[in-house]
Amino acid sequence: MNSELLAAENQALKQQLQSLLHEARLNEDKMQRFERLEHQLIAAHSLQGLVSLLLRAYKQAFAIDHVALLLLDPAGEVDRMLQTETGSLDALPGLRLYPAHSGARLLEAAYCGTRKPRLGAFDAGLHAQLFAPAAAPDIRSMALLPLARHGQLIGGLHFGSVDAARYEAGAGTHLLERLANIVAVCLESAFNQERLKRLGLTDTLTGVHNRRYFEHRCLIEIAQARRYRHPLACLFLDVDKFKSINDRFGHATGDEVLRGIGHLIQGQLRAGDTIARYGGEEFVVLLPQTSAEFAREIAERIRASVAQQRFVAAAPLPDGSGSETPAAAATLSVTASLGLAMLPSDTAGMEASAVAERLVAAADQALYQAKELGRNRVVAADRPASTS
Ligand SMILES: Nc1nc2c(ncn2[C@@H]2O[C@H](COP(=O)(O)OP(=O)(O)OP(=O)(O)O)[C@@H](O)[C@H]2O)c(=O)[nH]1
Repeated sequence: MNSELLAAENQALKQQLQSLLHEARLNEDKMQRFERLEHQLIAAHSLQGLVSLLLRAYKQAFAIDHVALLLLDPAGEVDRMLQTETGSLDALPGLRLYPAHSGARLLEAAYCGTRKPRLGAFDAGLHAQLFAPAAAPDIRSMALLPLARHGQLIGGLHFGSVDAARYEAGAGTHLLERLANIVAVCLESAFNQERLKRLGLTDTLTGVHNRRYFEHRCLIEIAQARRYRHPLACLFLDVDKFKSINDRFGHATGDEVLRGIGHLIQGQLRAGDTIARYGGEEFVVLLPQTSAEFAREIAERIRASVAQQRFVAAAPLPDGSGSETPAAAATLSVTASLGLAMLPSDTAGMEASAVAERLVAAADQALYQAKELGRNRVVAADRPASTS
């Protein structure tokens, strides 16, 4: 072999070595990015934080064209958790919740019954539903990661690429499998965290939110209303002469009435409204993006629905006749008084907590007037909650 040939071979070997080193560096870099994101996933503080991390951070860190997260949600629980946190699922494009068994069937078919990641060509006829409708026309190859806990599918994380060669069938899936396992564990843990949070923020008697939740939500709603200059209405409702209901029909009936009233109020509200039991026989409602006139209308509807409702006493009343036949179940009606206050517009520079205090105090004061004026009525604070 002459020296020229040797030099050329050496040069080729050097280039090979360079490209191997380059690949190793890329892999190392990829590994580091992967591990950084893994740590972020594990550290996510909320379900919403975790979902947006999956949808946004992965997309960015690995330059993935389309990321979709599908979660099976047969009881609508995940939907409620995310609505409570974010107000709307629109804030999480790329997330789809499947309320019915059809979701499980769709995913099982896409994964061909396995729980291993599947890489390969994208076929619009088979896979379009696994991504957002707007993404499907662009996708040429995809990686489908089944998410399962204890062998049960909980959803899927799907990556789509405009490059047909990015996710080739038969390519290694070790990292993706590891990612799917971590995501599934993080999701399950986030669901449990949310369940625990909800337990701490729900009134156990009526099932509506409790005062703690209201106080937290009120600050969020005030911040939103100030930022976007939307009106925000606050209603306070107190059951009239509730003590006499307890006295006449018993505490269990009183409890039933409170549950029923919580339900009636909820029936008059929209998805973004907040209802909470403030304490005792008092409920509070927040109506974002609602004018004073409309808030009054809603308050009036709530008042009327309570007054029209017939509640059944928990136990038949003694009929005093001495007869052996049980007395018919007693029904009773109750009324409620409501106070309404609007968020003032001139709160610049004030702490949200101070604004919340004023708003609540104004609604409570209006409620007091409704009681003074004879109960079973709605009174609006004559001007927005004063900031002085
Ligand atoms: N059954 C039941 N009663 C409750 C609960 N929490 C508070 N109460 C009762 O609610 C009653 C509230 O009575 P008051 O504050 O005197 O007012 P009221 O009788 O509703 O009269 P007005 O508000 O002036 O119309 C008290 O008797 C409390 O014991 C509860 O969780 N269950």
